[in-house]
Amino acid sequence: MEERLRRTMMFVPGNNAGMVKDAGIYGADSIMFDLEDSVSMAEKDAARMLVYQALQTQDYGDAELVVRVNGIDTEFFRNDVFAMVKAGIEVVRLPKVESAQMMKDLVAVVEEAEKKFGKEVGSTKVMAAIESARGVMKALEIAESTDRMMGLALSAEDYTTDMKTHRYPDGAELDFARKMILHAARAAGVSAFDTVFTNMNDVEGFQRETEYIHQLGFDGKSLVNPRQIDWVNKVYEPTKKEIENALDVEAAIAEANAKGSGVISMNGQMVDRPVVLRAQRVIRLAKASHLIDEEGEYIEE
Ligand SMILES: CC(=O)SCCNC(=O)CCNC(=O)[C@H](O)C(C)(C)COP(=O)(O)OP(=O)(O)OC[C@H]1O[C@@H](n2cnc3c(N)ncnc32)[C@H](O)[C@@H]1OP(=O)(O)O
Ligand SMILES: O=C([O-])CC(=O)C(=O)O
Ligand SMILES: [Mg+2]
Repeated sequence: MEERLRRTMMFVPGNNAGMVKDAGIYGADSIMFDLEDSVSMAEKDAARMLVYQALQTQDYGDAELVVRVNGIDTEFFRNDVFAMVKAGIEVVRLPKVESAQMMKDLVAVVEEAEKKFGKEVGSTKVMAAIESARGVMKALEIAESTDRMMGLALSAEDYTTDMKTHRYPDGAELDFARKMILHAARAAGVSAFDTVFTNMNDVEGFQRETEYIHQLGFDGKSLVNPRQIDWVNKVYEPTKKEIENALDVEAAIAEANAKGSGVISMNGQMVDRPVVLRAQRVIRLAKASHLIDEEGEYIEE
C-alpha cells in the first residue's frame, strides 16, 4: 500500500466551533481534533459533542482525521473513545503514553466501541504521544504494541516539564527523545511526528526546527496554527535537482529491470533498490506538493 503523506498534523481545539468547522480549508495532511489539554475541564462534554457533530456534517476533504482523546486514567476517556469511534474517526491519538499496556488498554476500548457501533473491527487506527522520560525509554515496545499502530509523536511541552527543563532555541534538550522516538517508529514501520512549536512570532526558529527534523527523517510535525502548514510543506518540498535526479533514477532502473538487472550505473552513481525507494518518495512528495503531475511533467506556476 502506498505510504500516506503525514507532514502536517494540526491540532484543533475541540471546543472551538469556528476552528472545528473551518479546519479543512488549510490543507493539513492530518487534522487532529483535541479533547485533551486545549479544552478546559468544564467544556469536556461540550467539546466531545461538537467534534462528534462536525465529523457527521463537515467535509474535511482528503485530510486524515485524528482525535486526541483524554488520558486513559481520566473520567472522560471512555466516552471520548466511544463517541469518536461511533463518528467514524480514522485515528485515535492517546496522550501521555508510557507503556505498551496503555496502548493495549486503548485498543480494547476501541474494539468494544467498534463492535457496539457496527464498525469493522480493526478499522480504527491508534497512535501514541510520548510525553515523559518513561515513555521515551519504552518507545519501541509502545510502537510495537498493536497492529493498529499508525505512529508515534513526541510531545515536548509535557516532556520537558517531566525532564525538569524547558524548551531552548537549539532544541538540545529534545535530541535524545527525538532520536529514540524516530528509531522506534522506523523499527516498527510506523510514522513519526515531531512536536509542536508554540511561539507564533518566531518564524525563523520554527523553520530551523523543521529543517532539522526533516533531516533526521521525521514524517512531519504536530502543529498548532494553520500558518505553520505552508512553512512545513516548503521544507518537505523536494528541490528541482532532487526531482530531476529521482525521475532519472526511475528511468534508469526501469531500463535495468527490462534487461533483467536490479542495479545500474547512472552518471557514475550506483542505482539499486534503496536509491530507487528514496527516489520514489521524492516523486511522491513532488506530486503532493503540486510540482509535477502524474506523468512526471513539471507544473508551471
Ligand atoms: C501542549 C499542547 O497540548 S499543544 C496542543 C493544544 N493546543 C491547541 O490546540 C492550540 C491550537 N491553536 C490555537 O488555538 C491558536 O492557533 C493560537 C492560540 C496558538 C494562536 O491564535 P491566533 O493568534 O488567534 O491565531 P491566528 O491569528 O493565526 O488565526 C488565524 C485564523 O486561523 C484559525 N486558527 C488558528 N489556529 C487554528 C487551529 N489550531 N485550528 C483551526 N483553525 C485555527 C483562527 O480561528 C483564525 O481564523 P479566522 O481568520 O477565520 O478568524
Ligand atoms: O503533542 C504535542 O506536540 C503537544 C503536547 O501535548 C505537548 O507538547 O505536551
Ligand atoms: Mg501534552
